[in-house]
Amino acid sequence: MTATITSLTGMRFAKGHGTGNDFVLIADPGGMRELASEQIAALCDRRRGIGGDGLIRAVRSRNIADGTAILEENPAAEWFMDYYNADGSLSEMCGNGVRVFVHFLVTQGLVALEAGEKLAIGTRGGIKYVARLGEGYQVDMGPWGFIFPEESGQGSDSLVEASGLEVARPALSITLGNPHTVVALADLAELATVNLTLTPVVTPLPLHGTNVEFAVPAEPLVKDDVGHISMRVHERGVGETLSCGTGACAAAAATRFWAGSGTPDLWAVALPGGVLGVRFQPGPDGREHVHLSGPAVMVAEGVLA
Ligand SMILES: N[C@@H](CCC[C@H](N)C(=O)O)C(=O)O
Repeated sequence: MTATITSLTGMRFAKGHGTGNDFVLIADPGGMRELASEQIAALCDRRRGIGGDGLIRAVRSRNIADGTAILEENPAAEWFMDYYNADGSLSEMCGNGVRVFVHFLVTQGLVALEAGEKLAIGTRGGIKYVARLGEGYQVDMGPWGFIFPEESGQGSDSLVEASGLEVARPALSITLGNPHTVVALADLAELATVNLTLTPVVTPLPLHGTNVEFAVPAEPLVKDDVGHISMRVHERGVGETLSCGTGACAAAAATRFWAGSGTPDLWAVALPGGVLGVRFQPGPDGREHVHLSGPAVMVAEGVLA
């Protein structure tokens, strides 16, 4: 381990993943263990650290700076998901991460959650409601929106250049609390040619950068009332990952928008790491909410040497 994590000797950690999107998890109920971005990057290093696409710190909402606002909105949102990308940068939200986060709280005995029950979780992207569902979890991600609302009516609002694609492609930028830019590709052969070891260039780039999804609508798009998409993702602050929950929601929202009326509410999004479910349904606030479902797996627990 590098010098930056020797300062964390004795700290307990866990490792978990959702469809191959993996995270280092730390329980810090009292909010005593704020990590520097160099320490987070060192912990997420796959050769010299534990390895992960991101790091999640579990803190009681009352012990974080903006905790009062969260608890005023919903006093039941006792836990806050403090999420960081592998390079140590902050993100507002992580769809796979919030399922793994709740599974971590449950397996650590920090919360009790029976099948069918839901838990309110504070995030930088607002309060999310996570329900335990069979083998996995379903998350009410709240409403999605366009990042460039004025331009989005044209069907695209930006251009994406990526290694392996000869010309820049039109794309649509969508927020799920965190930013996404979705590009539609023709088929799986084209999806395989995109080289995501290089960061795609997005113009105009959303203010805080963006995650980029390359999505292929299935042929036919709808089978048994379910829309089908395959996708790969380049995550802000990470690189290519095996899966991205908020990215799957953004890809489904963009594809549904492009396909127009008559498309289903339920979508299956196939990623290199597995399949995620995305459902669009009216929320308690009368707006259309996106629900993400998928597995959450704990793989290890340990103590930093
Ligand atoms: N993999 C996550 C998204 C993680 C954050 C992202 N890299 C960002 O910077 O916004 C997911 O499952 O949603």
